[in-house]
Amino acid sequence: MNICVIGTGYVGLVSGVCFSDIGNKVTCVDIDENKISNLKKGIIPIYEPGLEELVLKNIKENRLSFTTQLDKALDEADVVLIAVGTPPKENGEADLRFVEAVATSIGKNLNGYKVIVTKSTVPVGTGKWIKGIIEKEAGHSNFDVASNPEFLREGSAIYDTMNMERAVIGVESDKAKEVLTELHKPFNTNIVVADIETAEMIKYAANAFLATKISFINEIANICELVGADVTKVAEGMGYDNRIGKAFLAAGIGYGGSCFPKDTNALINIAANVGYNLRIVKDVENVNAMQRFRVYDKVKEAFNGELEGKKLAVLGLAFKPNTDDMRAAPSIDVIPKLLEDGADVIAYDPVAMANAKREIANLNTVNSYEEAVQGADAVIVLTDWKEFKDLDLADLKKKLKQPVLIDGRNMFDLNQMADLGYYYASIGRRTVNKL
Ligand SMILES: NC(=O)C1=CN([C@@H]2O[C@H](COP(=O)(O)OP(=O)(O)OC[C@H]3O[C@@H](n4cnc5c(N)ncnc54)[C@H](O)[C@@H]3O)[C@@H](O)[C@H]2O)C=CC1
Ligand SMILES: O=C(O)[C@H]1O[C@H](OP(=O)(O)OP(=O)(O)OC[C@H]2O[C@@H](n3ccc(=O)[nH]c3=O)[C@H](O)[C@@H]2O)[C@H](O)[C@@H](O)[C@@H]1O
Repeated sequence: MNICVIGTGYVGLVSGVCFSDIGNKVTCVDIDENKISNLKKGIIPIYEPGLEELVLKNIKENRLSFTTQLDKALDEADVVLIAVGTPPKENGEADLRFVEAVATSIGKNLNGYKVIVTKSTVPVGTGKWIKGIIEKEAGHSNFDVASNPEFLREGSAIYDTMNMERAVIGVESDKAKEVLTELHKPFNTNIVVADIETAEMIKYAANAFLATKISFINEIANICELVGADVTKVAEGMGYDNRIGKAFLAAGIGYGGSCFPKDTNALINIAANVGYNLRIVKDVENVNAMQRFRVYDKVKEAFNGELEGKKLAVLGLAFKPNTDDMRAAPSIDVIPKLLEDGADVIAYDPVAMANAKREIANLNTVNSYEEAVQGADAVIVLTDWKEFKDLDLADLKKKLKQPVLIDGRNMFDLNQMADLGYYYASIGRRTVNKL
C-alpha cells in the first residue's frame, strides 16, 4: 500500500518506518524543513534504539522517503496517517490546532478515495470533526476517516510496533475496515474493530488505566514505608495474579513523559465536558504530582534537613530510560528544589543532558557518571537506566565522600546495600542506615 504519514515525531516516524519495513511505500511529511532535510540524510531527531538503522535501511530499499510537500505525498497515498502533536492547552484539554491545520490541508489537496486515519491521541469526537473539515475543504465526501490510536512506548518503540499486542481500528465504513485490517495483517496481532468514538476512547482509557496502576502502587509504597513492608515484594505477590498482572507496578517517583500527564488531564476534561466528574483519574494525578517530591524529602532526611553546600550527584534526567525525552520528567521538579536549598547538584544522563539543560535552569552536567559521583555527599537516582543498575556499588562507594544513595527507582538490593555499608533510601522499602 502507499501510505502518507503526516508528522515525524515519535509516532509518525516509528509507525512510518515500521509500515515501510513490512513492505509498504511510505512518505513521511513534516512542516519542519530542517527535520525533513536531516531525515533525508538519515539524521534522526530523537534518541530511540534501533530507529536510525531501520530508517537508513528503508530509505536505501526505496520504501521510505521524506518531504515537506503534502500535496505530492497525498497524491499517491491509499492511506493517510495523521500523527501530529496534540499538546495540552492551559486548561488541560488537548490542543487540536495541528490536527485542524492538517485536516484543512488534506481537504484542499484531496483527489480520489483515501482512508484518512488519526494516529495522534485525540478527544472523543475528533474523527467526526476532522471529517467535517475535510468535506468542507474538498467539497466532496469521497474519503473515509478512521481512528487507529498508537500504543508504543518511547525507548522500545520499534519493538512495541513490530510486536504490537493489538491494533485498534475505529471505522464507519466496511471499505475503511478492509483497508486497515489488511494494513495490519503482517503484524499478526489482535485487531479490535470499533466505531471511531470507541477507538478514540480506548486510547485514553488505556493510558489512564496504566497511570492508575502506577499511582496505586506508589500509594501502597507510601503505606509500606509506614508499616515496615517492602513494596517490591508486594508488587511481585500481586503481579502473579493474572487478573492484576506484573506490569506497571514498579513504585518510584511517579510517571512523567509526553503522554500520561497530558492524557489523564485530557480525559478528565473530556468527562467534565459531558458533565462527569472523573474522580479516580483526578486522584491518580494528585498522587503523581506529590510522589516525585518524596525523593527530595528523603535527601533532606538523610542530611537532617541541611543541604547547603552538599555535593549531590544526580544520575538520570530523562523521564524514563532509553530516551532523551525530558517532557514532564520528575528531574524538572526535583533538581530546582535541591538547588533552592543551596545544594551543589552535578547531573549525568547517558543521552538527555542537552535536552535537560533547556528545561532546568542552572543545571550543571558532566560527561560521565564517574565525574558526577567523585567526592559527592550523596547519589540520587532519578532514572532507571540499565547502566546505573549495572554499577559496581563497591567501587562507587570508594568515589563518594559519604556512602549515601537515595534511589527514586528501587534499583538496588536492600541486603547488598546494607552489606556494603550504604545509607540507602528507596521508595516503599525500609531505609538501610549504617551511617
Ligand atoms: N510520543 C509517544 O510515545 C506517543 C505519542 N502518542 C500521540 O501521538 C501524537 C504525536 O506525538 P509525538 O510523535 O510525540 O509528537 P511530536 O510533537 O514529537 O511530533 C509532532 C510532529 O508533527 C509535526 N507537525 C505539526 N504540524 C504539522 C503539519 N501541519 N504538517 C506536518 N507536520 C506537522 C511537527 O513538526 C512534529 O515534527 C500525540 O497525539 C501523542 O499523544 C501516542 C502514543 C505514543
Ligand atoms: O500514549 C503514549 O504516548 C504512550 O504512553 C506510555 O508510554 P511512555 O510514556 O513512552 O512510557 P512508559 O513506559 O509507559 O512510562 C511512563 C512513565 O511511567 C513510569 N513508570 C512506568 C511503569 C511503572 O511500573 N512505574 C513507573 O513509574 C516511567 O518511569 C515513566 O515516567 C504508554 O506505556 C504507551 O502505551 C503509550 O502509547
